Amino acid sequence: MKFTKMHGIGNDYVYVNCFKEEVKDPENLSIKLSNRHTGIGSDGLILIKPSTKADFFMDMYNADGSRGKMCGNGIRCVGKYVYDHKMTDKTSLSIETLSGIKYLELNVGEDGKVILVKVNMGEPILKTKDIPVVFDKERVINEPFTVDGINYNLTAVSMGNPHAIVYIDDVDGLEIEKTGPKFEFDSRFPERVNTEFVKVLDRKNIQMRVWERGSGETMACGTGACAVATASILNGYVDNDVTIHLLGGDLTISWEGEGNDLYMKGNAVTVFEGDYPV
Ligand SMILES: N[C@H](CCC[C@H](N)C(=O)O)C(=O)O
Repeated sequence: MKFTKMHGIGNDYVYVNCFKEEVKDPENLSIKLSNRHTGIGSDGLILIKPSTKADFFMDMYNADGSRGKMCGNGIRCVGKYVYDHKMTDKTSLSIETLSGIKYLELNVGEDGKVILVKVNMGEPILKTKDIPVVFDKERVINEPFTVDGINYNLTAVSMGNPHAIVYIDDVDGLEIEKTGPKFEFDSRFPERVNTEFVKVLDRKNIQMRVWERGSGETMACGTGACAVATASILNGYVDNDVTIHLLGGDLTISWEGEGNDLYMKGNAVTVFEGDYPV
């Protein structure tokens, strides 16, 4: 099976062009090829498929084989893949996901290949029932929330996938391997959750690390960065245009507040192509 290894600020996936390849058991394939010792090594698997509703369909799986409904870093790489492989000549694209259709603007470099992608991520989702999170209010904005005996202030946001955002003083020193799973498997998140640990640096800059549902700590999470920007703007900590600093690099997010779509801009990188024995 031919594949392409790509990443968005270090959030790396194996991409398979399902216009040419047939993938029968994506859940188990994602587990196998994500393994960084016995497989290709990645945060998961992304299948590029035909769509009847949009230009293409992005079908995404985490490293544990669970199916993700949206992937911000991944969708930017899908845009790069289809343009660079001449599957389209459009620089404005629509991509169907399990969380609806997203719209991309591709920036093409001097070599004729995509280097940056801007994504309309749609409007952030805030209702507890839609995230989902079990909480006795309609929204979770800066609410007290105790996990593993530690008191946090939680903001919960969905970008088509669930995010728990907590603000802490020492992001670098966080033992995320210990704390991340406590959030991910907390029963108040019936579909599990991606968790962002955040420090606001100033009104235009935020530092974050992420423990991803189904993949553990990743170098970056696009939907997570969008959720963090949403939470920070809602809480009045930052302005409407903000740079999110993640382990793998930066993303720029713009959101004019409720009733508006949120925009994310960042890179998309092709690492190598190969053939995987299936
Ligand atoms: N782990 C996420 C999917 C990948 C999201 C992340 N890699 C991104 O760039 O948005 C979930 O299960 O909802």
